[in-house]
Amino acid sequence: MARATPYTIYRGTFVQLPQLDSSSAKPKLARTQGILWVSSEDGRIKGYDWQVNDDASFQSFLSSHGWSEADVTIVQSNDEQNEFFFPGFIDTHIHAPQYPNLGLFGSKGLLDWLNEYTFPVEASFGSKSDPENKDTDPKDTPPDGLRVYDEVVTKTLAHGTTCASYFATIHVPATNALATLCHKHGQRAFVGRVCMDDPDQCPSYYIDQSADEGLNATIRTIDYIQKLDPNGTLINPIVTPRFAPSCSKHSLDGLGKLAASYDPPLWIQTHISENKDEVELVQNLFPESSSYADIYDKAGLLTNRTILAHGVHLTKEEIALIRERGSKVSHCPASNSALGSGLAPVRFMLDQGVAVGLGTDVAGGYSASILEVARQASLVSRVVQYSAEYQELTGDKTSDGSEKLLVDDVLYLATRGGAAVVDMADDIGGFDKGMIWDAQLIELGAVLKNSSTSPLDGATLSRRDIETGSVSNIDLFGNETWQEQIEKWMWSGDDRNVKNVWVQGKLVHTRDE
Ligand SMILES: Nc1nc2[nH]cnc2c(=O)[nH]1
Ligand SMILES: [Zn+2]
Repeated sequence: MARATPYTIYRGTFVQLPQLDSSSAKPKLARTQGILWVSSEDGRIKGYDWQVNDDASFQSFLSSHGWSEADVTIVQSNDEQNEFFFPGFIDTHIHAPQYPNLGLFGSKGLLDWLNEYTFPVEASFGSKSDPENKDTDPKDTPPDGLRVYDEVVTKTLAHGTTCASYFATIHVPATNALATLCHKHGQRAFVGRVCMDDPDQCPSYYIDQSADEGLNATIRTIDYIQKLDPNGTLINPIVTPRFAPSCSKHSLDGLGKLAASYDPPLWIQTHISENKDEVELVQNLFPESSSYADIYDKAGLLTNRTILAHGVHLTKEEIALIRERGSKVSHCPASNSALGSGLAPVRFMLDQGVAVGLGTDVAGGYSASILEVARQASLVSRVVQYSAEYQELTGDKTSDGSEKLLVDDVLYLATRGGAAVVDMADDIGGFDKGMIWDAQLIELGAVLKNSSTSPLDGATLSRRDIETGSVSNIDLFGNETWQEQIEKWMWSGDDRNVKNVWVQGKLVHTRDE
């Protein structure tokens, strides 16, 4: 009888961004062809061999392990369709309950948008889940009303997002249901119950009854998530003060202490310095603090497991403080442009030693795709030099172009950068030995002549098509290097290119054919 192997062997083309020694170093795409094997037990990469790239060497590899093809699972990328394995994307900042508002950001900026669009949709998750606000059992099926959460998780997986850091709402049952759904669909996730208790800043219909009630409710979601996934293999709780303006000092202090009371300390996420009106409001609300970052620091919220979303208008001193504390920044360029928040100084932060990843910030951002955010990051970086604020921050009036984030840079932020931001740089974001197999199989497609078979707009041809002259406009497409193909994917790819997705070595998404 065939012996089932404890490994899945991935065979074909692999593209990734090798790990950099420092955040200011320049990433460079790397492509290898061969095999990589993953343990079915823990979903980790046990080894790879880039010499094994033909049938004969594959057969001798198998026999050297005492395996035959019949007793191993083989997943192969198809060269003729320009397929390759790529690390899964990491969305370091996304609001699951705002998903129904995708594309609605009005014209008046962050603070109005929160009141007009965001708080109403989030508040509705109170009635969508258990109306009695009872805690659910981890084994319970989420209530029907939480179809939105089901949709967010399946949609982000379909876009290749293998790991996401979610803001939920203030509601315990709905937050717990989001964690259950991530677990059920197999997406790696950090799930945070949003804390907001300042009655002067939060709407009366959507607010924690007190700082202590908010803390207790947060503890209930942490307990639930730690019961759901006791080892934190896939799902982890994350302490989530919404942002300084919506929290009392008592609440911020309590949440800092709460995160620190766990061993190891819990992850923390919040917003910082997204919008100029917000920064001014913070100065008025916390006159005793020297800066926005200082408020979080004094509350013990700036740790090496803290994700700070946006950071558009941070000062040099704040960036230095964030670096010193080892806190990370989630860059959300689609949202920053959509809400008119500004242009984040990403290259400057990287050069100062701050780890940066990408966030969709659904639904300040209009898309649940990290690939879309990657191109927005590149676009914003190409114009940031014209901003007086950037020039003042960097003292660099004549740009040398180094602030531009090119394809390799933004794909690094989408994978390795994100991994550092969620404090999992040794585990995810690449294909190093010992890392977890969180990956996607990308198909660029082969033919231009029949667009329905090419999931890449603008098409990428296989060399075979060119050689056989089977298309008429060879001059326009098809002579790309592999790097140029990746470039085309970054600029015009989408979920149609994502054929399969794995998390922790498990297949969690297959594209509908
Ligand atoms: N983009 C964004 N910024 C915020 N600041 C406080 N809350 C939010 C939110 O929901 N979205
Ligand atoms: Zn946000």
